[in-house]
Amino acid sequence: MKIYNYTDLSKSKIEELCSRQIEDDKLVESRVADIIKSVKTDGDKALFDFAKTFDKVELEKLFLDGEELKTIAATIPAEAKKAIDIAYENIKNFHLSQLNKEDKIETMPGVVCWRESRAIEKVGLYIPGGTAVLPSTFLMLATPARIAGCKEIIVCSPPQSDARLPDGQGKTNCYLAYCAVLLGIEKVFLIGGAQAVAAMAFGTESVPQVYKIFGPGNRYVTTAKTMVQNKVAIDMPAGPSEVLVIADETANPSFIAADLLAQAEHGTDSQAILVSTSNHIITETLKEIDNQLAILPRKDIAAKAIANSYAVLAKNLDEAMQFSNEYAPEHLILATENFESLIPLIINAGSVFLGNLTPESVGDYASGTNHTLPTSGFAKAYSGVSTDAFLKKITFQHLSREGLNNIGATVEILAAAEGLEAHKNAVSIRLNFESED
Ligand SMILES: NC(=O)c1ccc[n+]([C@@H]2O[C@H](COP(=O)([O-])OP(=O)(O)OC[C@H]3O[C@@H](n4cnc5c(N)ncnc54)[C@H](O)[C@@H]3O)[C@@H](O)[C@H]2O)c1
Ligand SMILES: N[C@H](CO)Cc1c[nH]c[nH+]1
Ligand SMILES: [Zn+2]
Repeated sequence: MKIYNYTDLSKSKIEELCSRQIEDDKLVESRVADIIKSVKTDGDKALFDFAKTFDKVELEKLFLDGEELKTIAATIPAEAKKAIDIAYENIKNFHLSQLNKEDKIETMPGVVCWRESRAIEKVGLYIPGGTAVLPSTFLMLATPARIAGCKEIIVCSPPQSDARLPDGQGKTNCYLAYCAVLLGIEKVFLIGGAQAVAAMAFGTESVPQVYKIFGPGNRYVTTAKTMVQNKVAIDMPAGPSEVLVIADETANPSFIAADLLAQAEHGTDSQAILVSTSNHIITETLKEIDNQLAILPRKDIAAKAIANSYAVLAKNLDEAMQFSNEYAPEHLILATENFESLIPLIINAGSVFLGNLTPESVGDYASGTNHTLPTSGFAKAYSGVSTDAFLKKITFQHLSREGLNNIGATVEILAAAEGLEAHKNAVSIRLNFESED
């Protein structure tokens, strides 16, 4: 892992470090464009073919139905079932707390405005399943979708080869199947990658077209989501995982190393960044990373991600926060004694973990916050998934005669200023109308 001195970093070098430029996006973009085109042209046939090409799975059918999901879910170990139930309760309670009734506002006497929420009727949820199947993402997406009241919830997740599944599980794992049963999802499409995004964006013979696609994924998934935005809404670019740890001299190097490795093990293109005011903490953390890496089952993946990552030595916590805000991490961990004082300085981050006892893993699975979060710097403009993301806010206004008399001239003048006479007339005609009553 390279170590940089913040004071030595030029503006362009900081921009380069924050760009996360790891692999050639052009190659991914051209491949994804071809995949989208094939799905649009060949529909289901393309989905069967891509399952074979990319997932090495020969599918008889593109989905698992409710009965099949129940059968697979029944094989879940009791302890895992209980853990999913607990995580679900926390996620549900936190996302329920986001629902808020809004009051009507009388902007001027006789002019009343308000907003009402309506659920997006058809949503598509993508559950990653390449290097790891993520049933936790199922909870993160389907729970707010249910709370919002979405009528049609389409779920896609890559088919799993039998090699990856204990006996008797067909094409997905019991944890994901149990989440489907828990959330009342009666069909899971066994489709992954860019092709899943294309299928939900354009529809195929089997996959219904949706109005908004949610969910994290690798570069193929995220590039595809970005590419179909002229056809369907998306939640945000939620690509390869990132964590940035800000550590002062009170931090524990073994905790920091564990947090960096937790995100590094997601994929070779994960980012695990350490920004510290203490050179000693950086040195000790790097030693700890080596110790912990050695015993990780996914050490090859994590090692590559660590090699693509870096540490920054900052003169003080202000410099550390400046770098973090420029990087705009998906996950920000404040491993500092006085983290409260840093909270107001946070401008750009997806989700924040405070203090030495709050590992990022708790947000990944069960604290209640949503782990579908903006990456690649998009935390500068996007929030993570929330219940609101599944709702549309429709605005309403009503004028009484008093309201029309109060606001009419203002609107006539503005319409005239824009040379839009018909706009002006729509008000004048009402102002001049003498009703019989
Ligand atoms: N930002 C977030 O909120 C968030 C949350 C969870 C996970 N993640 C990230 O999601 C990603 C999950 O990635 P994953 O790969 O494990 O699963 P994935 O489901 O995102 O992607 C797997 C699919 O990619 C396709 N694919 C694989 N290689 C391909 C190739 N060469 N060309 C075309 N398509 C190909 C296959 O169809 C496969 O089914 C990780 O990077 C993880 O860090 C992000
Ligand atoms: N850290 C991931 C988001 O980048 C979420 C996750 C799911 N399972 C484990 N981790
Ligand atoms: Zn994670």
